[in-house]
Amino acid sequence: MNTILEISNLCIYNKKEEKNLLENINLKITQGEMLGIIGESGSGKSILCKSILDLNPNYFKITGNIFFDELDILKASPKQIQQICGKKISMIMQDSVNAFNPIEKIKTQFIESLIDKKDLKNAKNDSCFWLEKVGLTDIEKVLNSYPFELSGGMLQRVMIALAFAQDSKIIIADEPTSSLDMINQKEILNIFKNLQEKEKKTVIFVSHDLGIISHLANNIAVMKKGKIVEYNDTKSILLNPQNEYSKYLIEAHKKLFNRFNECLK
Ligand SMILES: Nc1ncnc2c1ncn2[C@@H]1O[C@H](COP(=O)(O)OP(=O)(O)OP(=O)(O)O)[C@@H](O)[C@H]1O
Repeated sequence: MNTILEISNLCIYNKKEEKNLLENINLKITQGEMLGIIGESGSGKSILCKSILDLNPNYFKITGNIFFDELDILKASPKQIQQICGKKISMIMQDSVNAFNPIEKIKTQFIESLIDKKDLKNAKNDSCFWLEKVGLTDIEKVLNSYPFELSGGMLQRVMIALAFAQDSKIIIADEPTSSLDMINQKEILNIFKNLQEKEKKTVIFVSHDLGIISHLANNIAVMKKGKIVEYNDTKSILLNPQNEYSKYLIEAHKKLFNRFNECLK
């Protein structure tokens, strides 16, 4: 299997607070893999994802290597990063509200980020296709809205649709469904599952929810306090966890699930 992204010895140090945020992260992601990243709040999942597109603040000292298509992202120029961002690697952020330009209509932002790859007609068609696919209705109205005219859940779905429409080599999804209701969450998780199984899309999927991660991921990295404490294929982690924190996560999930089943009896 081809390695598409390789992270080695990645460390992040916050110079302002003189604090290590990530320590010695090593990950190898192959073409068509869905990597699930799980871990407690503040364990470093988001800054790890952001470092792949060099989106962290400049008061972070970042060392190590992140290789994508033979380019070391940590040594790349802003222009090289710009050529990758949204074109070869798409990112769905946790906080979609801040990811959109507040003074541009959704339509403009969609078309602008697709037009490098597709002609105008295809860009428009793809926008409509994916906006519908993520469960939005009245697509014309959505496209003609400014970000502040849409709810948080709608904006999140717009961002997910944009990442799918960009048709990039890797999608990084940082808790993409956390602001969505159950029905929309399920629809979107099904799209991720289909993209991975049928189109062999490479995805890095971050979630707090072990149920979601185990449903989607081929491999799982468990994070705690800025470190990867366990990294293995999904089956091995679920059936034979080695790390105490992984064991705790699995037990906690089982308890919740048992309680849910009890209630249904
Ligand atoms: N811009 C920033 N400036 C300073 N510290 C930051 C910044 N972003 C994140 N951190 C710190 O880095 C650590 C990891 O944060 P991160 O957001 O990656 O955690 P996370 O695992 O994604 O948490 P959550 O699940 O709650 O989203 C935390 O201690 C956080 O306070």
